Amino acid sequence: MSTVLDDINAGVREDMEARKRLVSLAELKDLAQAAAPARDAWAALGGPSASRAELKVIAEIKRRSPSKGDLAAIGDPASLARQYADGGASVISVLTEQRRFSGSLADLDAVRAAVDVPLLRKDFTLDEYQIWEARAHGADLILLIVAALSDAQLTEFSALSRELGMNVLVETHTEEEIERAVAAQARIIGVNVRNLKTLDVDRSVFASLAGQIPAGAVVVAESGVRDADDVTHYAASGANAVLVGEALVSHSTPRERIAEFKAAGAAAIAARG
Ligand SMILES: O=C(O)c1ccccc1NCC(=O)[C@H](O)[C@H](O)COP(=O)(O)O
Repeated sequence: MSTVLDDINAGVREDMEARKRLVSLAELKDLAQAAAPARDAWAALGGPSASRAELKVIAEIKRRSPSKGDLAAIGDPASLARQYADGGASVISVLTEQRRFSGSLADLDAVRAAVDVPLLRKDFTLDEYQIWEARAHGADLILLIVAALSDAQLTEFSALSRELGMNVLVETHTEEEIERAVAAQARIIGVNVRNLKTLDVDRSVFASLAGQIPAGAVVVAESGVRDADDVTHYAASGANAVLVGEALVSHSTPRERIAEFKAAGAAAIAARG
């Protein structure tokens, strides 16, 4: 029986094949090579250990989702991105998947033109074409979901991203997936607490898995942040960063919300010593 992830990936492949007919890989490579150099998302997320006293926020631009349906209309993603940057987001995540999340590469272009912070192209990466595409459209970081990829793809896609100057957020859900991420030499590792089979969010999963991630990696808690208490929970359990979508796009003052999350996270990190 196919899973939600299988269904999403099938649509992603179809849409990508359509884009390939419009822009060849050779053309994309030229565009990527002409793009301004990638920003250092690893440093922005506190990669060097000296800057880990802060809780970093990856603020997501997300219109809809398979689990919740419509979240926010977001007519002007550039304006939302500026609010995120003003609030102190370290990275802005732009969901570019069209069918389930109503995102697009045009969103990525608009956000790139509006802010200077590193950008995550948040999509279901299945093919090197998407990595060249991410770079050509100004992304600095891409997402690789361990559950969707073979070990060979994880290694190959990570290497290509590095060659293009980008970093990789490697997303995991289980201890076995963390082992695979580590074997692929991931240094920014996310634990997504949204189960990709049921779409249920279980925040306790983060605390049970974060300790398996080796020291030195940036640990990102993904999904399920509703308020500052959730940020405190993730930071107290070992998160260096949180990736937040719904709680920001559905809030009237996302800038203040990010500042509040950062303060809660810094306090929890200080308390954990
Ligand atoms: O959000 C979903 O429903 C979803 C379903 C299937 C695959 C991925 C999905 N979301 C992608 C994400 O990882 C989240 O957008 C991200 O972690 C932010 O989550 P949240 O703060 O809970 O909106």
